[in-house]
Amino acid sequence: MTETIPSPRFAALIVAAGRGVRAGGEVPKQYRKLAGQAILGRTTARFLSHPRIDEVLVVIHADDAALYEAAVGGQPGLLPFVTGGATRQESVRRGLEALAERGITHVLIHDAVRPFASPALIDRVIDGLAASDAVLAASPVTDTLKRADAGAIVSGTVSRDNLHAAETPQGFRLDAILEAHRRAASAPEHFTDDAGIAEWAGIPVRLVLGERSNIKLTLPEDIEVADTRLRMEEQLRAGETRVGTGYDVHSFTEGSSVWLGGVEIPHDRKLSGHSDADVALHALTDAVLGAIADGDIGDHFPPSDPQWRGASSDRFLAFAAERVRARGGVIVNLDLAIIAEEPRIGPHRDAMRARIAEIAGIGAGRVGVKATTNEKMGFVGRGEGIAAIATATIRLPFTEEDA
Ligand SMILES: Nc1ccn([C@@H]2O[C@H](COP(=O)(O)OP(=O)(O)OP(=O)(O)O)[C@@H](O)[C@H]2O)c(=O)n1
Ligand SMILES: C[C@](O)(CO)[C@H](O)COP(=O)(O)O
Repeated sequence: MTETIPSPRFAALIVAAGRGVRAGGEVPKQYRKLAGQAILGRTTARFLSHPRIDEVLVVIHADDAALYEAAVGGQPGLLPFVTGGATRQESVRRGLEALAERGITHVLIHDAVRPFASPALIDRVIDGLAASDAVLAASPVTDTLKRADAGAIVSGTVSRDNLHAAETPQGFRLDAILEAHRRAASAPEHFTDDAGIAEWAGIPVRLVLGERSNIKLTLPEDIEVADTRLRMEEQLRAGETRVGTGYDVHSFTEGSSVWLGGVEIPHDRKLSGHSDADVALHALTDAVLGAIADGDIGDHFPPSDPQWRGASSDRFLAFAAERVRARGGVIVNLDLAIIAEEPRIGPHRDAMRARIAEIAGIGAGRVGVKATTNEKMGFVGRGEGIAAIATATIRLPFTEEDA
């Protein structure tokens, strides 16, 4: 009769029964929050959401039931918790015993206080189990290692050749590691990780590449750095604020009106230059394009192209605003300063704000228009032309391309 091989079923066993003495704090470190979410909750979420993990079991300290509920209460799919022991080794063994009758073939043992293990790392450990009964995620040691005596005097340099820093998850065939743990429980040795128990039991342990970011949060500064890292990542995911500036100037020529901010203002001259020479809309267009690092008005609408001769500048600003929307962004505000001795801008300011808002597709409350003279100085002061300076603030989703 042929033996039927059970299809693999993977459990994650997350040990969270430690006291976190080295990290200090009012509650054990696995219940402290990183960017608003408990470390343990972050870790369980990683395994619960992994498509190849069938069951997730957490081992906690007998005093921590309320903390545990607060940390993972909203996460469905966890097995009922198991209480741990005085050492990590004992906590793991109790967890393994609880998994023994659940039809699990393989277990990934993981520290609750390693909340950054990536899905790819979990995959590497699971893949390694196809060829081995024990798989250890580890990173090659990159620092020079020193041995020192109690008085902090270095007594030697330790070669780092072939040295690897052990991480978790560590993956095992469940029956093999359970058996090894049961035997190790009565051995005089104390083991700080489960690969160590496998080695002691004669089970060959295969290395897979760990992740340097998969840090074990051990000391207070580890928790601070992790908190800052997650807060920054969350801010980036929520989007980032960009600012762009634009400047333009056009000279006067013969005519009877000027276009400024999309509004036609009667005047005894007109502005000459690209399109209808609306310096205000040109500066605003460059500000918006600048905020998304998308070139300038001349790149998209070359002045040498006859189709833009005399064209209304509305389309340039509308185009830039559309480029922002196409990237999932929004224009937060536009601010414009017109520098002109004449015509007077004040009477047209509200019309300009309304028109610019309409073209950009934002509320008029997000558009500022100001005007100043140049105090009779320079080309603007001599009445030879009009200049405009604009600023655009934009909110843009973060993309890896922008990193
Ligand atoms: N009796 C223990 C001791 C440790 N752990 C767990 O093992 C992991 C790694 O241990 P470590 O970083 O040493 O945690 P603590 O033992 O809590 O820390 P400390 O030694 O500073 O008290 C942690 O998720 C911890 O909760 C456990 O389940 N049971
Ligand atoms: C299992 C472990 O995370 C491997 O690096 C580590 O040994 C556990 O922490 P401890 O400080 O050694 O208990």
